[in-house]
Amino acid sequence: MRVAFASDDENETTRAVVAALVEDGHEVIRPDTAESWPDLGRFVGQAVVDGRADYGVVMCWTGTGTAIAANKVVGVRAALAWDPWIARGARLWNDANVLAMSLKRLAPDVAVEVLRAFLDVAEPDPDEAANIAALE
Ligand SMILES: O=C(CO)[C@H](O)[C@H](O)COP(=O)(O)O
Repeated sequence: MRVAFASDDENETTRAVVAALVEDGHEVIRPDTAESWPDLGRFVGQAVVDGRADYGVVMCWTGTGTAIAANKVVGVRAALAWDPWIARGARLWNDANVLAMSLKRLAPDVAVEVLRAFLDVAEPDPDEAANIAALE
């Protein structure tokens, strides 16, 4: 899949997430320049809404700022997740199209588990279709 990725800082956790995306065969779409977390969140959200990416992943210290910024793009459903169950639920019950994670609070192996749990859900639960449509 094509996954847009942006983070406003780099550490072992962000490097592990990008490495897992590449290892799993995804095309990683990244901004050309380092920007502020609001711009990075919008970049990823816009890439998803424009159809240049299938999903987005945003990271910042907390994950919250980039999630808020991505969610400002109409059509984005960004979810902040910190464990695989939350990430899977975000796809399954909310059809989230952008995953947000904290680069400060998630260990590299946990962030990769969260990422894979998110991307592993191909389709949302059809029982949630009306609720998801009501978000627009
Ligand atoms: O978590 C964040 C936003 O939610 C940022 O990563 C954190 O606030 C640091 O940002 P800056 O480097 O612009 O001070």
